[in-house]
Amino acid sequence: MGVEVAVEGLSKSFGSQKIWQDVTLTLPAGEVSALLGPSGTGKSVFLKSLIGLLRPEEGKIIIDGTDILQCSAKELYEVRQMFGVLFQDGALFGSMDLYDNVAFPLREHTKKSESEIRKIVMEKLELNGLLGAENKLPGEISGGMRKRAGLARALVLDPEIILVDEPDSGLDPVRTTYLAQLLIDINAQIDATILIVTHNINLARTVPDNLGMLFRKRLVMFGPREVLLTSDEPVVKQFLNGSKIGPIGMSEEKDDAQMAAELAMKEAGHHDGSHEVYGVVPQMQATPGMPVRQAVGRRQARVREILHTLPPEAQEAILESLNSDQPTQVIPVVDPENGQSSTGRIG
Ligand SMILES: Nc1ncnc2c1ncn2[C@@H]1O[C@H](COP(=O)(O)OP(=O)(O)OP(=O)(O)O)[C@@H](O)[C@H]1O
Repeated sequence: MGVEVAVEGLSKSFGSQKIWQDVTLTLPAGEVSALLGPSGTGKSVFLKSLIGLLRPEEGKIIIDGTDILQCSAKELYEVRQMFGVLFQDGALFGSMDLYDNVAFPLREHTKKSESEIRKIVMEKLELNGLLGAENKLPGEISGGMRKRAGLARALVLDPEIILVDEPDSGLDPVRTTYLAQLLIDINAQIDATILIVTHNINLARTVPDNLGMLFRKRLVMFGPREVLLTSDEPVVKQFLNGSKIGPIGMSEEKDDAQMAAELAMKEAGHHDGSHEVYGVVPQMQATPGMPVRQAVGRRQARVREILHTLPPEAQEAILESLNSDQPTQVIPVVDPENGQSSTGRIG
C-alpha cells in the first residue's frame, strides 16, 4: 500500500522569482492524483520538490511521518527509496540498452544477484509491453517506448509513491491512453500513491481520483475528481474545458477588459473550438481481470462525506455519478446447466 504525502504551506522561489506559495495538499495513500496548471506554473518544480531534488524555502513535506525538508541526508535517502519517478523523456541512459537501464536501480540500491535482477527486469519489461526490445538503445526506439521503459525502470524497486511528469508529452492520444491505462492498472495491482503532472485535459478528466490546479502562484483547488469536475471556480472550469473564456490568458495574466471582450465575442456566437463539458465523466477503470481498485471506494466515501457542503447542481451531478459509477469487476461466471464459464460483471 502506498503512503500519504502531506504538503503544508510550501513556498518555492528561484532568486526573486516566486514560483508558488503556501501550497497545502494531501495526496491520499494509494490513490491517483493529478496536478494541473498552465505552462510555467511550477508543476515540475513541485514534483521535483517532493523527491528532494529542489528545496522549497518554507513549509513541510511529510512522507510516511518524515518531513523531508528537516530530515538528515540518510533519512532523505531512505524516503527516496519509496519513490519511482517517470520524467518527461523517460530520462534513460543513452549508452545503455533497455535491459541495463531498467536493471540500473536494482544494481545500485540492492544486493540482488544477477539472476534475481533478471527475473524482476523481465517482469517489468513485460508489464510495459517491452519484451523483445531489451537489447535496444534508447536512441533506437520510439518516444512511447522510451516512456514505457522509463516507467519499467521507475517500478523495479516496488515504489510506494510514483511520480509521473507529463505522461503524454511526445505521445499520440492512443499511446497516451495506453500509458494512462498502465498507471491505473499498476495502481490496482500495488495500490501505490501516484501523482501525475499534466496539462492534458482528457487525461485529467478521466484518469485520476484527485485533481489539483496551480494558477497565479497558488494552489487554486485540490480534491476528489467529482468536486473539481463540477466546480464553478472559473480557472478550474476554463482549464478543464480548454477554453479561452476565463482568467487564463496566453501569458497567464489577463485583464478584466480582455475577459469582457472575449465573453462578448462568445455571446455574439464566436466559437473558440473548445468543447464544454460539465459533470463527472466516467473514470478509466482497471483492465478486466485486474484486482478491484481500492482507491475508488476510498475516494467515493470521502466524497459522500463532503457532498452536503457542495452547491446543489454539483451535488446532483455527483450523486448521479456515484450511483452509476460503482467499482466493477469482471469475474468468470459458471453456467450451472453446462458447467461452462463465461464473463459477468459484478457491481
Ligand atoms: N532549476 C531552476 N532554476 C531556476 N528557475 C527554474 C528552475 N526550474 C524551473 N524554473 C522556473 O520555474 C518556473 C516553473 O517551471 P516548471 O517547469 O515547473 O513549470 P511547469 O508548470 O511544469 O511548466 P510546463 O507545463 O510548461 O512543463 C519556470 O519559470 C522555470 O523557468
